[in-house]
Amino acid sequence: MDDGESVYDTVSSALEIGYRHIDTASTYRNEEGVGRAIADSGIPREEIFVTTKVWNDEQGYEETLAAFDRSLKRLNLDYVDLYLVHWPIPGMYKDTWQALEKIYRDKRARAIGVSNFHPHHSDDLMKDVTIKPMINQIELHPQLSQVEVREYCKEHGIAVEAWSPIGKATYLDHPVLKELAEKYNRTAAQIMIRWDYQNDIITIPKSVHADRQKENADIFDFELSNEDMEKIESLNSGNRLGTDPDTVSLDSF
Ligand SMILES: NC(=O)C1=CN([C@@H]2O[C@H](COP(=O)(O)OP(=O)(O)OC[C@H]3O[C@@H](n4cnc5c(N)ncnc54)[C@H](OP(=O)(O)O)[C@@H]3O)[C@@H](O)[C@H]2O)C=CC1
Ligand SMILES: O=C(O)C(=O)[C@@H](O)[C@H](O)C(=O)CO
Repeated sequence: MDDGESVYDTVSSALEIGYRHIDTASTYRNEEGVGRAIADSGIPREEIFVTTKVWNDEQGYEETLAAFDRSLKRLNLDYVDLYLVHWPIPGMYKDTWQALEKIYRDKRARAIGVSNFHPHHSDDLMKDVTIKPMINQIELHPQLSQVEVREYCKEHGIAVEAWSPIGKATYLDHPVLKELAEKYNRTAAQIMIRWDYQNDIITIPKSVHADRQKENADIFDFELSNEDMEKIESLNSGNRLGTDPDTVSLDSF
């Protein structure tokens, strides 16, 4: 979603509904609108959790420090809550990480992490770090349940965050999700988001519609049984909707 009124209105409505975590990125070109919506919301800064990310062509030590300054300026903030390396660009993510460590030590990011890192990327990165990644934001939804990355992160004390948590709404009519939606008197989107919540996965569903924003946040008053959690887990088919991190290079996207 580009900058301008659409992102301003979307973030304003989410904040009004009760959302307190906003996920943006330098490459989304909407940090200014996000910042304006936060400023105009009247909500104390410390109650809102803002994530942004360094884009691929901004990676490298000095480049990342400069990119972070630009992001903060666009957001009109003096710190972010979480700063992420957006993709593991070969040959660059280690220098990038050194910049994130500095930003963290300078208290300009309250937490630092990675995105789209397979376990082998994290292993490689962690050979040379002082501060290890606190979070890994990955594509994760019932058809791409990312068992291996989740196990790796658990073992290393890294929180897991799901992007495209409702599979970009491409399989809301899946029979198993429909059956569970009927059983719990919820929607398929709510079933998927609740599945994340019960798995301790941080989740960031996106909608530009206030009614869907409300729907997606309304998942705290029901509980999926263990059997149904497993039923959802069994939908894993490796259906990747985005790019495989192993194929990404500086020229991707
Ligand atoms: N780190 C990374 O590399 C990536 C991070 N992300 C982050 O993850 C966020 C979410 O991922 P995204 O790819 O948008 O996918 P989502 O799984 O959140 O799906 C978003 C899509 O679902 C629709 N939708 C949302 N809620 C409902 C609902 N209740 N019923 C029906 N349709 C619904 C939205 O349409 P509408 O808006 O019209 O309601 C939109 O088309 C992004 O906004 C971004 O911040 C995303 C991709 C990569
Ligand atoms: O949305 C993201 O966070 C991504 O990393 C990609 O979807 C990326 O922005 C892209 O596909 C650009 O064309």
